[in-house]
Amino acid sequence: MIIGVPKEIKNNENRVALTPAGAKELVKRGHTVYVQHTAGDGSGFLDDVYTEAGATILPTIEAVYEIAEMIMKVKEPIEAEYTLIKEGQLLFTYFHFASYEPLTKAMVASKSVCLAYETVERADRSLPLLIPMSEVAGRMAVQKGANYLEKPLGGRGILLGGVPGVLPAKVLILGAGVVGTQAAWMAAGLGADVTIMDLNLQRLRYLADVMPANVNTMMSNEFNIRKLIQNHDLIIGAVLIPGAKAPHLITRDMLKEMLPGTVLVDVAVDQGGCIETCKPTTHQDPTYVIDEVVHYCVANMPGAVPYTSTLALTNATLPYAMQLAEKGWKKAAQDNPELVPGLNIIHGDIVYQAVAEAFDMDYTPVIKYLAD
Ligand SMILES: NC(=O)C1=CN([C@@H]2O[C@H](COP(=O)(O)OP(=O)(O)OC[C@H]3O[C@@H](n4cnc5c(N)ncnc54)[C@H](O)[C@@H]3O)[C@@H](O)[C@H]2O)C=CC1
Ligand SMILES: CC(=O)C(=O)O
Ligand SMILES: [Mg+2]
Repeated sequence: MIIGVPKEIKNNENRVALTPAGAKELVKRGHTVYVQHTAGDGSGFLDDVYTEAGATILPTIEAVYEIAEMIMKVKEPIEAEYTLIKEGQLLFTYFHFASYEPLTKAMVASKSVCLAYETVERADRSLPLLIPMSEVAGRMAVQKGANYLEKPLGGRGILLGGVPGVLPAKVLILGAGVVGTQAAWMAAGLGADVTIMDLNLQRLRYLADVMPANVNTMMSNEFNIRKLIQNHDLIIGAVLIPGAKAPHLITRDMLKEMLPGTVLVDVAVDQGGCIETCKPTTHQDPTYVIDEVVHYCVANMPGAVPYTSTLALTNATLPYAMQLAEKGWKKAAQDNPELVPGLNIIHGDIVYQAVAEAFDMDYTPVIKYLAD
């Protein structure tokens, strides 16, 4: 198969979808890999290293889209890329369709095949291509939150771990999945007083067993959230309903109940955000303030730590990319059920129900494309 790796063009997105090591594995199996000039620079992988691995460097993004049967990316295509996508081309990347209707409509119109990292799913319901970036973002959420709690950055001016004789900050985490758990470890390690909420009691039981004593668990419901937001300094949004728009657990009216200088980090922003007042921001301009509450809503948090993130992401994606390159998307999905829920849009049909529902668009069961 001919594989193309364009340079990411989202703001401060320094990750790349394939490392030279990954390119070498694909080339060894007889595939052809084209990488856009400087695509790996941000992650520390220079053109020469890709060339040594057997890939070919192309000068422009247009050239990569023109030649490739499968495009491997990190973030969703942005508007400038929409017209480069070809009918029948396989796009293997994060899409987060439910949060952005124009992208969904553009990909339907492109008649490409959109296989979304974030909805590839194992039999145990885990999301193997989301996990590594959720691990990064969960850890970063606490670093960022601690930073924005500083007074000059708009926060309350409270140190996360306190000091002897002064109480630590209170951290509330909504969602006890991968992001939430990683955030809880980091916040607890820094000495904060942490509460983590989820709807899944089994998950809370597990965390209560393994977390340190400064992490408490609590059932997620509106009553409990309204109570805790009144005295928590850092609130991290980390809920997910796979493929769907995130539910708004913190509504506009709740902001006035919070302490001035409270910091909200809505990691779930890529699925629309679980805080009503959340709108996507960039690493260049990451925060804004409403009702004296600081909002941090960067949709590509891992893009700021590309050394860690590119390696973590490609460790997870490469085995699936190999299957897609070897067999094509249809046979690969027929052979590996984990890939089936990754299929979101095929040749103009939305084949992932939650995406169709998000925009009241037509849904086509994916079986239409997988039956022989
Ligand atoms: N902004 C960024 O750069 C990044 C964002 N993310 C996003 O972070 C979000 C969370 O991802 P993961 O932790 O991997 O998902 P996950 O599936 O591991 O965890 C989500 C948790 O939310 C819980 N949940 C669902 N509804 C809830 C409710 N009403 N109240 C409380 N908990 C609820 C689920 O039970 C589950 O435990 C996703 O939207 C993901 O795309 C992930 C990586 C980077
Ligand atoms: C998951 C995601 O959106 C990211 O890593 O940017
Ligand atoms: Mg207030």
